Amino acid sequence: MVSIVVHDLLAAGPRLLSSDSNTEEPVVPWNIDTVVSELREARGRTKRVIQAGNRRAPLPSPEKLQQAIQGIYASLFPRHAGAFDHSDEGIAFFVGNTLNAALHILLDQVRREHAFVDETRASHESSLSAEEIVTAFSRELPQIYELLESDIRAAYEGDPSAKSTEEVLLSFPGIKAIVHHRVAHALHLLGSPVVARIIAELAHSQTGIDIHPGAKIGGSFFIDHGTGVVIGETAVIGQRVRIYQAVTLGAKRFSVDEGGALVKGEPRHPIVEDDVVIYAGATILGRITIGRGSSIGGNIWLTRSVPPNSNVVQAQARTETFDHGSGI
Ligand SMILES: CC(=O)OC[C@H](N)C(=O)O
Repeated sequence: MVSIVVHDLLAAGPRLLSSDSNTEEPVVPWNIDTVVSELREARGRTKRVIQAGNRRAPLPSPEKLQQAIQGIYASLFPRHAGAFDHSDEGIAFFVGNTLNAALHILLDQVRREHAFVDETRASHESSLSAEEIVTAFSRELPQIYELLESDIRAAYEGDPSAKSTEEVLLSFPGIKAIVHHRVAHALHLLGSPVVARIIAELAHSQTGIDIHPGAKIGGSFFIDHGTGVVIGETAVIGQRVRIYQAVTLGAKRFSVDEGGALVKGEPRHPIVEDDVVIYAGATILGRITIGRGSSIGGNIWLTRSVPPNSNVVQAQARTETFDHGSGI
């Protein structure tokens, strides 16, 4: 291993140095052996649930799950995903091939999750095998498709800027987020919560919309714009709910057990009943209920339940002078 002093490295600029111009072997300025051994020591110093050396099975892969979700999307919406033969046979052929490939990837990822859970000796949330989970998931696809069709209609009917349902499906971030969510939620319930969480995070990173796979969301759901939306694990959302960017359906406090450890999975996020609209930036916290038909205004901070048909609005803004910074 060649070691190079820092001033040599700086003098070289962005080029990698070669200590011997006759040799073809690429020379790197860092000392990889040192970094590898220091990283190993750092891993040894940290307290981990899994001891180094115990882990054998490969972990679930976000890249593979991205491929799986693309295949699932293509199977649900073949025309939008590039199927070129639109005859019944052509679509069936496209869907069969695409879905089969996607389900195989998914199966491998669910197996990886189960192997990883077994290694950590945590209890499985589900008694189903990976094969049973993916098979059951495949049978839920028609129902997921119908829910997504209702979401696409809700976006088209709820947004004057939407000129067609094709535009909605191909370009709206709220639709991308709910496609991922409905797939992730099914896998979460069937017993693959880590795979589900990775799928949710793929949508989060692509859209800025963070929906935990545990959240229960009814049909005709529309998130407009979406950036900064957060929907927590135990949130329950009814039918025909519309929300705007930067809305949070979050927890207010975390319970702890006698040992001071956080209690996991406790209901702690809001219940939003049917036909509610929540405008941009509203923060709704705790296991409270927003009654059906309510409107929650922008930037509201809400930690108490409101009855059906409430209109919750912010205190009125006042005018101020901005001379010499006053009022800021
Ligand atoms: C959305 C939210 O409340 O996040 C806080 C924490 N992650 C939880 O699940 O409670």
